[in-house]
Amino acid sequence: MESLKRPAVLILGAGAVGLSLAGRLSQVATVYAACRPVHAGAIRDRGLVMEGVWGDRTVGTVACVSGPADVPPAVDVVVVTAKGTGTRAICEEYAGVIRGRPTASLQNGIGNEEIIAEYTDTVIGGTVTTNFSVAGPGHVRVLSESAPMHLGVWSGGGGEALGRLIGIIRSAGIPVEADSDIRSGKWTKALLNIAVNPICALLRAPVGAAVDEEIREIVDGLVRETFAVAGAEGVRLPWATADDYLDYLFRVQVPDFAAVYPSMYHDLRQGRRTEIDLLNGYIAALGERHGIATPQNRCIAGLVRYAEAHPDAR
Ligand SMILES: NC(=O)C1=CN([C@@H]2O[C@H](COP(=O)(O)OP(=O)(O)OC[C@H]3O[C@@H](n4cnc5c(N)ncnc54)[C@H](O)[C@@H]3O)[C@@H](O)[C@H]2O)C=CC1
Ligand SMILES: CC(C)(CO)C(=O)C(=O)O
Repeated sequence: MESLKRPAVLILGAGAVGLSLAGRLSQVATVYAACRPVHAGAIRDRGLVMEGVWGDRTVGTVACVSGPADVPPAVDVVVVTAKGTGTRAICEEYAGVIRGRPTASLQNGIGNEEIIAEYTDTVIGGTVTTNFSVAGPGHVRVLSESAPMHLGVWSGGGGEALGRLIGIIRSAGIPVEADSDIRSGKWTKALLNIAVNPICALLRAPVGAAVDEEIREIVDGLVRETFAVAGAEGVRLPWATADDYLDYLFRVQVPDFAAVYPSMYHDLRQGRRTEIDLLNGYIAALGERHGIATPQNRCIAGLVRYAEAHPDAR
């Protein structure tokens, strides 16, 4: 007989993505969210406020946790939604909770799953191609969605855990697909972030800025270099050539996100370290290892690092 127990999900690093996910999943699961005190206080006082394409509602059932001691043993699955710059720290903090539990990443960039795999046997890789932002304490906005979430087994015999997690997410009404090659899936999603995140962060512009003729030329270069490096790494992307992806980027993704600001924009504005080293910086470093020139990615990564370090440049 099927268990009627309500699944329990722990979200680690709940900000724009994690709180939005917590709000939706709490319709079908018991949700614990490890978030900062400013969010936890507001959520305890008046619930989590959500607006946008995932629905306008105030959710009173998200339980905020401030450390591993607050997490009950009933948790079935962990989802990491901290920025990639904080993956190791949050895994260290919650190591006792993660150990032995299936743990998924919905983060951008390359390298997070590898870190999580140091803490548990069963890792689920994931991508989310939706725009989320924090509007205030315990208040999130979900502004546009371009593709279903992708989830796939990264390591360990996670087939059953993957099926359960997909079931929870789908029953909450979030579009989600199983991905049989999630390593390529992460690169596929990273293409979009490599193409638009640093440009929008540096220019303080929404994603639609990419259609400007001069900006488009830079985007072209970033994507072509990434394709060359992906080829050398043996990553199979869903597009045969950089031109095929650029066509999809400008026909589908840029229009879908034209009016919104990517996550790196918010990081720079708020003086936080960005995920540049998991995106363009990663491509530049890998390019060097393979003897592939990546001047555009190197250049944009350098500009972002400069802006991170100089408040007057952001
Ligand atoms: N914002 C977006 O539209 C999208 C973001 N992503 C990716 O999802 C990930 C999360 O992005 P966002 O939600 O935008 O970032 P965010 O910065 O809004 O949220 C992360 C939250 O985790 C918190 N956090 C980090 N370490 C913590 C700890 N030890 N304890 C408690 N809280 C902790 C941070 O303070 C922050 O509030 C990133 O990898 C991002 O690139 C992916 C798709 C879309
Ligand atoms: C898809 C996009 C651009 C949505 O905001 C994103 O992944 C990000 O902001 O990092």
